Amino acid sequence: MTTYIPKVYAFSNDINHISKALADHIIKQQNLILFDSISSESLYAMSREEKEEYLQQNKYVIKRKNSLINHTNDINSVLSPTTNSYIETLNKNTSNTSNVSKASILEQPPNESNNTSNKINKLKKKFRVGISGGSLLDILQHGLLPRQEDIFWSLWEVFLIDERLVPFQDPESNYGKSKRKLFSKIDSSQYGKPKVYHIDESLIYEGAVECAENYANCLINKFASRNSVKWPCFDLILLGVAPDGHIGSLFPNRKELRENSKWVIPITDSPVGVQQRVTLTIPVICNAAHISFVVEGLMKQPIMEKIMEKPELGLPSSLVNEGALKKVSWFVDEDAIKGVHVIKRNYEFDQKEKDATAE
Ligand SMILES: O=C1O[C@H](COP(=O)(O)O)[C@@H](O)[C@H](O)[C@H]1O
Repeated sequence: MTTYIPKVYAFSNDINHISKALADHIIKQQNLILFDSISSESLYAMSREEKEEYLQQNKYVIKRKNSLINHTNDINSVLSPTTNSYIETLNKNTSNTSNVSKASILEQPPNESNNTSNKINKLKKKFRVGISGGSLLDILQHGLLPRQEDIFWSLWEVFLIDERLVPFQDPESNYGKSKRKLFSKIDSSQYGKPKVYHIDESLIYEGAVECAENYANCLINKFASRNSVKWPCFDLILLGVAPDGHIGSLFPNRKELRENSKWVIPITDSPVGVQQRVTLTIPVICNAAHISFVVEGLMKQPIMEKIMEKPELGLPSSLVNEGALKKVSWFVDEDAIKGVHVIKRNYEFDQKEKDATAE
């Protein structure tokens, strides 16, 4: 057992506060992936149109790079004239532009074809997020919908972390709720549409084993079609914690917590609610680049006390705290951590949000 203390951001009990911070955190992670060669200062100075132009030019480079492989290593001949002028303009207009270079857009001369598919894959940027169901979806609705100007939905691939085997229109369905609360409310004509992956509804009467196998194949297609990888790597995973301590559909003190080869597993005898479920496993969660737990309400205080003060109990979220260490952060409200011995941090907003709050 490690002695690493999890990062806990605490907020007042007003849902708007935790939602706003979580949305800011998600957008920061999105920007790290989509605009990895642009400093946050430069990004802050760019309009949405300029960001879209940058993203489109990245795509253009992918196509050209693909077709020019083994023919040339002249970066200028691979970049479009508009890409060149765009970077020049950016270099003139922003103070910290050393990060935005042709080399960072085209990462390697194309004739260095060792592991080429890897590089192409890397340039095809998508922001891959795993979300659980439950109360998290209310927070996402509150936080993300007002921030759509900063979100590039069409580059998001969202995967449900777990699902209960009920039709999607059933109030118990996690995908159904995510659609009602969030995805159907996106202004897609202006901001694009995410691709959302979930279990195959037509298989729910076949049972959890079939659904899990099918969903695992869906993940393998997305994460491992070009290279074989042991575990998928999400850019961000967002999880709620139930009062009994379950995360996704991984319940405390059960053998499923020790699963160490499968990406997706069936649950056929859930101790609460819908019995048949499908869930991602602990190693998949721990392999994400960032994992954030979101917990609010007095009802969750007893479980938060156990998670934070008794990691030796091996609750599912404690296994993630331990397995993913610094990659984990907690977004909690005051009620959920009332009297819990934990170091509370203030969340540091991105510049844009800071300015908006100051106005
Ligand atoms: O059963 C489930 O519960 C957890 C926790 O839900 P919450 O409403 O207490 O936050 C949820 O994260 C999971 O996706 C769901 O299937």
